[in-house]
Amino acid sequence: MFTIEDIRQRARSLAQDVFTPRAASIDSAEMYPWENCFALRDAGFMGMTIPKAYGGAGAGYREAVVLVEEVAKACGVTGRIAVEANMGAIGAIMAYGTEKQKKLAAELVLDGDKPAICITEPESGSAATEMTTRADKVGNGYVLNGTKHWITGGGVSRLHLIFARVYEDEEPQGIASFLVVRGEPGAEGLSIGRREPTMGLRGIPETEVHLKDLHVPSDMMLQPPSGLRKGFGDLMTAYNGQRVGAAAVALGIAVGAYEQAEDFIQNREQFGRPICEFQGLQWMLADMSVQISAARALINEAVSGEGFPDKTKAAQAKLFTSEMAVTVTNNALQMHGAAGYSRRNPVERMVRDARMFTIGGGTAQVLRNVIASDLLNRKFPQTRDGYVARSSGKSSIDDLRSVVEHSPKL
Ligand SMILES: CC(C)(COP(=O)(O)OP(=O)(O)OC[C@H]1O[C@@H](n2cnc3c(N)ncnc32)[C@H](O)[C@@H]1OP(=O)(O)O)[C@@H](O)C(=O)NCCC(=O)NCCSC(=O)CCS(=O)O
Ligand SMILES: Cc1cc2nc3c(=O)[nH]c(=O)nc-3n(C[C@H](O)[C@H](O)[C@H](O)COP(=O)(O)OP(=O)(O)OC[C@H]3O[C@@H](n4cnc5c(N)ncnc54)[C@H](O)[C@@H]3O)c2cc1C
Repeated sequence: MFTIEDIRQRARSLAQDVFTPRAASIDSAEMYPWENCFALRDAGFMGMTIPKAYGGAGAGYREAVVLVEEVAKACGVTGRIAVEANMGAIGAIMAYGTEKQKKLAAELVLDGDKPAICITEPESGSAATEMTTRADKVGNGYVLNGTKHWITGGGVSRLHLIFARVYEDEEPQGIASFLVVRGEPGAEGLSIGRREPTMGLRGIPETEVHLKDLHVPSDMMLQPPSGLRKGFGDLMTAYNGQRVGAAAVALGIAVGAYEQAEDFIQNREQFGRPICEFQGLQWMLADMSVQISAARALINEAVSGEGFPDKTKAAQAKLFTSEMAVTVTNNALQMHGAAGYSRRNPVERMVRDARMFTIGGGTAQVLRNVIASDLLNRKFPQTRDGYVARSSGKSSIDDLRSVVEHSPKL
């Protein structure tokens, strides 16, 4: 049964009984929590959003964010796994994929694999449209070359959805994505590079992914419904699901820290009285609860429609929740005094884990750009010569690139 209340209760029990006791050691050992993946799988939470026809539960993003919040309250790393197993790459494949692609992806995720989404490159983070990883059409397939960076799950994920700029006879066609299963015969061109030693969320590797003459058959290209020239937009439309998922992880971490703080101030005594009797802390707690409720409302609004979340609503939810989580976790630490600064205390980990969400999945600044562009109903190209290209009337990214290349420099 997959009603929202049922998911909340089952996820809460799983998180309290299984994930909470493991969270500190996952952080300190910096080890991928396979056991938690299998526990999510056995509970039907890996691939819960996959349609029933492919073996999933056919749940929507409304259900997914409830799962993610409950899991992330206990363990941010496992919360992120719940996101990538239900949103992001798997969402894009289930919406745009062929029968063969959907079956392949569903089988892997339902078996416990958290897919990796490969967009960012060393020289293209916020400016994702400037990616240089290329996919050259050769015979009945594509040859991929390039380097991806900050790939969550590098070295543990099997299914990869790799974004690349497609070329046919050296002519740019647009940005598409490709399904590649690490470790399968034919995927030798995909290798895992350096792992980043991260501040928080240490149980998931963040790595480089190298693509060296990686051959991908044509039937493993995910066809964007609006065509290759608008392919990036379609992929980002699907990615809005994961943006909201990231917000739900940040929300869960904030709630986890809030609960620790509330409990602590009821019990800690100073000046002969419980410290919750001090108004300074009462008001902090009140503000934290308001911010948490506001973030949850934005997330629920973003997932209230059918299909992928709206671009602006997703950006609003992720922006507000990520900044809220940084504030709330820091306030929770403050309310603990020195006890909060100890690595024995989960709040210390929660502060580090929360910090990521104003960066990964679109930085707070970039999300403000996205929201402002929608509010003002204008395009605000971020490149110096972007306005030249826009005024040419061209629209696709590669058309714009060619205009820019042939324009005098400003
Ligand atoms: C989109 C950006 C990369 C800005 O790039 P540009 O200024 O070059 O591009 P735009 O003209 O704004 O957009 C091109 C095209 O795509 C459409 N688009 C853009 N964003 C969205 C969206 N969110 N939803 C739907 N469509 C979108 C846009 O309308 C244009 O379409 P047309 O050509 O007009 O038809 C930049 O804003 C950006 O988002 N940068 C952040 C990159 C990012 O989020 N990377 C995430 C990597 S994965 C990750 O971090 C995982 C962490 S996690 O925990 O989830
Ligand atoms: C833990 C973690 C996990 C991640 N997982 C993945 C993943 O699985 N897959 C993946 O593809 N990527 C992943 N990323 C990468 C993430 O999407 C990028 O870090 C993010 O998009 C920002 O890119 P950047 O780090 O290169 O920063 P930059 O783009 O170099 O930005 C540096 C600073 O400049 C600001 N800035 C840049 N452009 C503008 C602008 N136009 N207006 C205003 N300010 C601007 C930014 O806000 C930021 O403050 C992950 C990142 C982290 C930290």
